[in-house]
Amino acid sequence: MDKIYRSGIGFDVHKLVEGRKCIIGGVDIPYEKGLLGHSDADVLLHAISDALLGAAGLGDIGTYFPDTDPAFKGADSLELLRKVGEEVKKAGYEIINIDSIVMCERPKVNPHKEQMKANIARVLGLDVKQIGIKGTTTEKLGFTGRGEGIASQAVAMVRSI
Ligand SMILES: Nc1ccn([C@@H]2O[C@H](COP(=O)(O)O)[C@@H](O)[C@H]2O)c(=O)n1
Ligand SMILES: C[C@@]1(CO)OP(=O)(O)OP(=O)(O)OC[C@H]1O
Repeated sequence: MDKIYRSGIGFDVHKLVEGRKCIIGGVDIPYEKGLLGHSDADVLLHAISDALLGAAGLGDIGTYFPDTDPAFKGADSLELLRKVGEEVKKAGYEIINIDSIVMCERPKVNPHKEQMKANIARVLGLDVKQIGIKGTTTEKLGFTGRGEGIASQAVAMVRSI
């Protein structure tokens, strides 16, 4: 039977505040502020999770892990992403590739990219070559430019098994 190819898109934003860890792509990045959220607030993994769920026609991250459920308070988003990968497989799809972008002036993403890719590849059972991560500033414009929060966007492509 012919394979079905589908793409998905994800976007997320978390606020930067004092007294929280700055976890992005499963890496605890040393930074003066951290990301606020019900979970560990890993903005990149949330965008990737939504892209994968969208590609597989499964809805969104909040449907699977409601931010009103105490079970997900402080949750490790790598573990949430692992579950997303399992749902994608259960729905009959394999992941072809993921591409993503993290938008902030600081912290710099480049020094941590390889570790982020390794983390994502591990929980999804992928090769690191199937994962793209880019950092960009927004040229000091908007809430990301003022350092009030970090935004992330991701796309994913899946193929029927
Ligand atoms: N948080 C970030 C932002 C940017 N980078 C790297 O710097 C390059 C230039 O960024 P511009 O927004 O000025 O185009 C970008 O291509 C990344 O390589 C980063 O690592 N982390
Ligand atoms: C990850 C979840 C888990 O409750 O919570 P948050 O850390 O608040 O993240 P967000 O991207 O705002 O919402 C998705 C939720 O599923």
